[in-house]
Amino acid sequence: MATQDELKQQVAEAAIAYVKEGIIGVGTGSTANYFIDALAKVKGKIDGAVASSEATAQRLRSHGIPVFDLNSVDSLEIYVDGADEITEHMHMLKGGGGALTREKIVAAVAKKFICICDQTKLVPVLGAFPLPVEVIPMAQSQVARALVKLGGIPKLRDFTTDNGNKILDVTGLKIMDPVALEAQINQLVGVVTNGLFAARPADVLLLATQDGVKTYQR
Ligand SMILES: O=C(CO)[C@H](O)[C@H](O)COP(=O)(O)O
Repeated sequence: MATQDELKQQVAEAAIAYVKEGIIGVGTGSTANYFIDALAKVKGKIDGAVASSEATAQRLRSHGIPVFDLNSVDSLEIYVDGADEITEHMHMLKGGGGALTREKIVAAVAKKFICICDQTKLVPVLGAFPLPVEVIPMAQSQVARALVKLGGIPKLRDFTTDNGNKILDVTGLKIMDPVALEAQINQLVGVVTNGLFAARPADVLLLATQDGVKTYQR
């Protein structure tokens, strides 16, 4: 039986089939790291990558893959990233690694979001994993109070994002309508973004299972 890490590696390698040419968007986390390592083997096919975090940029550079500033790029054919949870509707909950804002920005520019996950990430309803909310530091208490009013239990993460902000990890939310909740939380003054990726769901899910990598299309 494959371990979770082996499944992450298998699905990351399967995503290489979607890498054609040009510049691609690359996510953050352990599954994305396996993807970067696999990408290194075919780096001659692409011009380079846009990174969703400093950690990802560093790993790409360590493999000799050029890293581009998103502002110098009009569009990306694909964005490849993991998720903390994903549903069959391709709605995702992300940000366990704290890179949610840059991930959402890079994903927004990509024509195709390819989500790479092991089988533990596919869930019927989002929300067992705490929802990360990136906040401007001076607003962290007022945003926390507003999240309590929405039924959540926010906990300040001991972490500073690449953007110099803080993260509130929120449990207890009933995520019945991920698109509506994503917008509602983003409306709170002081919120930079939240880890619901529902307004812009994944286009392809590659899911590593004990029976091989399964492909789901939206
Ligand atoms: O959103 C993320 C980082 O901000 C990651 O995609 C998510 O946390 C999944 O991580 P991993 O691949 O390590 O399980």
